[in-house]
Amino acid sequence: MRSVVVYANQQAVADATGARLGVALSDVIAQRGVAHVVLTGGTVGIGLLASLASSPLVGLIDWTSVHVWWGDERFVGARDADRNEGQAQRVLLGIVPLPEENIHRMGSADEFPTAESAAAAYAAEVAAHGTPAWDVLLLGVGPDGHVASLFPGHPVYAAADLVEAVAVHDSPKPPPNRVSLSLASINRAREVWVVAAGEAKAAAVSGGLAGDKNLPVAAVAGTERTLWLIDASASTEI
Ligand SMILES: O=C1O[C@H](COP(=O)(O)O)[C@@H](O)[C@H](O)[C@H]1O
Repeated sequence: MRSVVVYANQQAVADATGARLGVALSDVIAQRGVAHVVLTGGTVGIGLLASLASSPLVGLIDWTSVHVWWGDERFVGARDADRNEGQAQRVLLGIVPLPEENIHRMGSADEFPTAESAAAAYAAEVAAHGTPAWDVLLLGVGPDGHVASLFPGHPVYAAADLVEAVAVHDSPKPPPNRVSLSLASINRAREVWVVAAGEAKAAAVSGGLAGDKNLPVAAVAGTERTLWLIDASASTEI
């Protein structure tokens, strides 16, 4: 099932999605005992975590039952400001009582010689946890229609279907070296939530919803539900 929800502006998308995530995590834990959430970087992706951190909902979640994963990561030094995990750590993960062993970071350039070795290690980490069907998987969208670090026309996007995680080089958006979940891994999620705000995302949103095969964002779907959580500016071309 696919639904599109349009909010007034970027902050409203972040606030509503942060609250939605808090409720979803509590529900999943009540139903299944453990929740696997996949985070995204980007403006809305980090904004919604900050919003959840300042919501009363944050205190209702049993964080010891939450496992946190990433859809993609920039393959740079561990302390680089570009790291998606560092940004998430600052706004939410470092504030809530989340056990360190439940935080599944993609490897940095300080720990691994190549993005390939970091991707292989991440695939092994996913396998070691039973290759979970992600309960909620968040995805930002680039103006070019990329999701995670799967970019339109990039050779890795076309080839990345049979593995869990891939190394990406020559990313059109800096930094050039990245690690990403594959489309197959993304589409194992029970719920995929695509978040986008701003006029720059309008073409990617309309192309994605129309099923433009050139756009990675058009190829993502949850097995139970796909939610597009966007603001009015990003919805102008639908
Ligand atoms: O590089 C990335 O970009 C996308 C979208 O970011 P945004 O700032 O345009 O919202 C993000 O989803 C991805 O995780 C990140 O690595």
